[in-house]
Amino acid sequence: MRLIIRQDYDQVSDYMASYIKDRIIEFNPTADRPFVLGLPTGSSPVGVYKNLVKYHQNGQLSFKNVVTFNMDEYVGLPRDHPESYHSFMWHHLFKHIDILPQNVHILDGNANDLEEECKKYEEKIKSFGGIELFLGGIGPDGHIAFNEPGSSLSSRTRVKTLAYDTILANSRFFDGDINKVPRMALTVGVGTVMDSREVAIIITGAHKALALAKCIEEGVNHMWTVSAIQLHPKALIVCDEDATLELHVKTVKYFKGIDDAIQNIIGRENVGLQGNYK
Ligand SMILES: N[C@@H]1[C@@H](O)[C@H](O)[C@@H](COP(=O)(O)O)O[C@@H]1O
Repeated sequence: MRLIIRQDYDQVSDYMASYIKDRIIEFNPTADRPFVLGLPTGSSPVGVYKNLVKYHQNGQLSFKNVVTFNMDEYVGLPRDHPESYHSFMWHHLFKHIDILPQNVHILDGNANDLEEECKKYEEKIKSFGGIELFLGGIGPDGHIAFNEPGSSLSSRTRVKTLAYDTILANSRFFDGDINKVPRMALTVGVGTVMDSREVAIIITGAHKALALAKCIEEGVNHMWTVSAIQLHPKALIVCDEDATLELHVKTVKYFKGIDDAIQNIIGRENVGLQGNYK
């Protein structure tokens, strides 16, 4: 696993967006062999999406042959509700790029049969040969997608009841009113994320410092579901300085040392190539 530490949210976003751009370009996707990208919502990826939109607008990146699968969606929230993850994704990314609408996949939290919807989602991912790169954020309790503490680390896409902490954290999007936050969501499982060929996680802010420490300095633990990435052969975390507050100095120095060494080998401008270094 690699940990990349950058000064702040903007630098984290620049790094991650550039990394994803280079990954897509290197892959050289075609209609028959699309790049399959897993995507999150939340405040963590907003800066990344802004950069991806810029890359597209200045002609550096096309999404014509990119297929996306979003991580999760609330249950029972109308699709056009401003806080649905459908609305979020179209607002922040999809409407600004050349992705084909049929290549966008987001779970339907209003499906008549939610379990069937989850099953179909897993099948759809398989039909594309799996996910090439899953981008993610985490909750302050270390959850990935909506895999709340205690979720099985081999879980698949399913219906989840949200933890109180998550309802509280997400109430900021619902006028600060916890009663307006949906109680359930559909989410890909930890196993679904871990099956992707690469996992890239954004962690920023002091409120996520404990989760980062649990994720990389302690063992794999279902109470901090993102810690499952320790078992992934190709995992990347990009965090800001604030998120490192609970890490040992030794850990920070170790990862910064590796980052410096790689930068010296390949040159600062080729961040994307770093995907070849673990
Ligand atoms: N289901 C989402 C997660 O996928 C996301 O990572 C988390 C953190 O959100 P933020 O990036 O706003 O801190 O929020 C929600 O719980």
